[in-house]
Amino acid sequence: MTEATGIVGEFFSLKEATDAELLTMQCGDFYEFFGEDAEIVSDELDLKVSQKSSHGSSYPMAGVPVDDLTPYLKALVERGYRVAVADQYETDSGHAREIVRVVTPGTLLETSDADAQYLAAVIDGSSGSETTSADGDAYGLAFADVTTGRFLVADADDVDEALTELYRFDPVEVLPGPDVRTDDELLDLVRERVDATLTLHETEAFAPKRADHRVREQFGTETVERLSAAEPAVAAAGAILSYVEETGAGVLASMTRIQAHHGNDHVTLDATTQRNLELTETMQGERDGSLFATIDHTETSAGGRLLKEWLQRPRRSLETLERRQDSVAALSTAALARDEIQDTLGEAYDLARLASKATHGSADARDLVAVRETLAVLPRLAETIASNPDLADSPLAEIVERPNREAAAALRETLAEAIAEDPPSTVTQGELLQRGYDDELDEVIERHEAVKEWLDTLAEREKRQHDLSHVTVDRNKTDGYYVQVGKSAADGVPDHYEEIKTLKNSKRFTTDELEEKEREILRLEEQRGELEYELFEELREAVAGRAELLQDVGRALATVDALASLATHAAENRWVQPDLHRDDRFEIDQGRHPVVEQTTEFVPNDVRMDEDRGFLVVTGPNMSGKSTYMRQVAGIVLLAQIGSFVPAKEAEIGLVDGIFTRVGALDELAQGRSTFMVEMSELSNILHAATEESLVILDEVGRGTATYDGISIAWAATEYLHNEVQAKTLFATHYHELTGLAENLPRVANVHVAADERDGDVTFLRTVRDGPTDRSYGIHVADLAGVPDPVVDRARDVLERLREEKAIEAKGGGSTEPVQAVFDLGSETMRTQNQGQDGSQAQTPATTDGGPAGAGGGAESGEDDDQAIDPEVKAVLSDLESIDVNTTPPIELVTKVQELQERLEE
Ligand SMILES: Nc1ncnc2c1ncn2[C@@H]1O[C@H](COP(=O)(O)OP(=O)(O)OP(=O)(O)O)[C@@H](O)[C@H]1O
Repeated sequence: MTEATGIVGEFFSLKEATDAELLTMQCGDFYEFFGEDAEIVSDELDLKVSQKSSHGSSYPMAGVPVDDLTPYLKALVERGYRVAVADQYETDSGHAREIVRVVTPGTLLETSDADAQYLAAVIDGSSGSETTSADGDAYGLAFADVTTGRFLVADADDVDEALTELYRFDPVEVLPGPDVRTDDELLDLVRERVDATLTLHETEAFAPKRADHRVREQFGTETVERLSAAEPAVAAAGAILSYVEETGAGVLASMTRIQAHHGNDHVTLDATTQRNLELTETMQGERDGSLFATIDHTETSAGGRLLKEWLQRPRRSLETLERRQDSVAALSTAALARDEIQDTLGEAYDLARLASKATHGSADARDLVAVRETLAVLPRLAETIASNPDLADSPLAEIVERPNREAAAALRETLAEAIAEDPPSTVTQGELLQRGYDDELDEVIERHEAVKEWLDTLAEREKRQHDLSHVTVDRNKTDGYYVQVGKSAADGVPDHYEEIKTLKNSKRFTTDELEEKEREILRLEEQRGELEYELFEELREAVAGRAELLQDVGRALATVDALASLATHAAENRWVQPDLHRDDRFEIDQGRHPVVEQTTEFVPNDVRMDEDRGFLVVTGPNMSGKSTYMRQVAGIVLLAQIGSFVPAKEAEIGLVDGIFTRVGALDELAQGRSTFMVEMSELSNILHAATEESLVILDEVGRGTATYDGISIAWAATEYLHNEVQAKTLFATHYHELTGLAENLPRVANVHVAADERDGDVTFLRTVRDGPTDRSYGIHVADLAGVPDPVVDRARDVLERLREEKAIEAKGGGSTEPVQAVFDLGSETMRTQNQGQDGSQAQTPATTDGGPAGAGGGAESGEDDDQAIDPEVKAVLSDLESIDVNTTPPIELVTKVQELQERLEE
């Protein structure tokens, strides 16, 4: 790349050896970037670029002081760069450098962000490669958070499930396996759904045997066997371990435990639903206003992380949920004890993160003080819990007893004896450790303190002995230790004073004895610094060796914190403990929306769903509160399935295995998919993935296309959900025609959000009542929104006429006569009307539940018509006739109808 020699040459040859986008190389007290790297860094971080000449050429150079590297690295990594760091070391002939670390988004340790920071690997084991698993799990995933040592593996049956897991863990960096790498469609989806850097790690690291070996080496053979994770997931875990090792993050030792994340223990929440329910951020991408921000009252960042994890991974196990509920119930009544617990938790630091720092060797003495103080929190919590009868009887007691309390106390004791009360953040200059911790150190400290004492009292002694005034003793870099005497007294100094400097008002002297003491104190300072550092490192290693214990204690504290947070929210907002069961029943009395109730005078509403009433068609005017009502149901069920109390007067919740939602898509247009296409692919996902035990929320399905198609799709989807999937469903719609379904489908019931209309004024009551409504008040909303009066008035006229005709407009084809499709509510059939110029009408019956209902009339509409029909149109009609509506899946049906329509238009 260049003929540069010396430092610049060394830089470029290291750069060639790494696949990181940027390299920084230590040169003495600075880390330098050269060439293009210097320019990139200067653009990104506003660093000054200078020129470095080498071999007759000059190269851009930008640098940061060694001690300031961390924030720059962090900033670069957050902008998506992978940065190699080359450290300098001494050789016989001078200095050399080698790459010690590649800092990447997923291996950045220096994060101050409280959120989890997952590195993920995903493997497609279904494509007949070596990683194909025997039991058919198609995708394997692994997730590791190097900042806390958390490590999970997950199996996924198909690509959607794999994407759902990725979205759920929201990794910052993803390592796609060999087959995933060549799957452009999947990579695009990953890019679209997950805001992560994609890194191509060496293919061999994903090889099943090698990966399996690595995982066993790290976590032990028994653990791996107990995991019962499929091969692709283990391979993904192995790839992560290899990557963390290769990037030199040095935290492998903090990864002490591997856990299987079983999708079937968890409620399925696909990526769309997690977004639609605004779990951790609103549709606009803001944290405030999300469900998490609303219910989060945690004191510690680890507690916050855990609560968020609960929300993203609700559970299905009744036992787990009831245990959490019991703790929340106890904590919500024991208000004083809860306050005390939260105050105590306020003193805790992030133990899992501290453990990772210790393993990596980057923890300083203050970090070890934080470990000590946090370890002290556990017994205090245990005491508060034990002394309150309600809490003592709850599962909380077991949570705080679970970690090895003795080992924790012993480690705390060691740290208390070792680390100074208020140590500095630098670890090489002494004053880190307490007296009495180490005999040799005590001796050095004693000698050091003695010389310090001699120096501190020297000025007084000199004053007295030589009768001098204005004497001070000090040190600086150039003069070392000196005695400074005011000018007026400077002539009277004794002979053995040797002048070293004259200042404006004083003179500086030294003496043989002072020089001797100076040498001594420098020697002792160095000795003390080195000895303390050595002892400190031993201590840090001892802490690193107890990473698993620290993670256990950290987990216990986080769990208590998350439970106390749920209790606080429940107590402050009058939430109640839902009665959980495995039946097919929701019975919510005066439910409220958990987020909207915070900012609105909320009108509570009931929800009743059971075996005979599993599908609610929700109608009501625009703006009346249909979406809010349905999201409220989803929110309450979700909260119930994290073990939380819920916003209601009383609630019975039958556990669900998944929550699926389809609501208006706002943000996908930019990605080149039409709104309707997105709507249909979401619907398709739901129809495939939901089960009898799922909760499905559909908001306005079919709205993104022509009315006629829209109703047909909504109708067919309802039938399919009702008959085949049998999921508990809430379906909000403005197609009032759908309310007719209740008469034919036994589990469908109509509810509507009521509005009151008096003298043209509409009042939204926000009350949900049984039965359908047939009014939209859309024009009223248009009026409210400021649409000009002539438009609003004309719209009213048009509506009036449409109502009279009970007609729904449908598109006619090309040169043929305009066609109207009429939905006859009375007979529940669709009829098409061909309007001749003379106004005569040819009517064709077409059933809604099967027979052809296409535009343009049927083939049997009479000879005359037959002759008039264009052969192309005829072909379309015959294709239409050949479709078997009863056996064709809904989405295919829609696609076919669309295709036929397009052909007609042509
Ligand atoms: N039960 C309630 N109590 C108080 N305010 C409510 C209630 N339900 C809904 N709202 C408020 O009413 C407004 C409209 O609600 P929402 O968006 O749910 O209506 P919608 O019927 O789905 O409307 P559209 O059909 O136009 O999509 C929102 O601002 C919401 O906060």
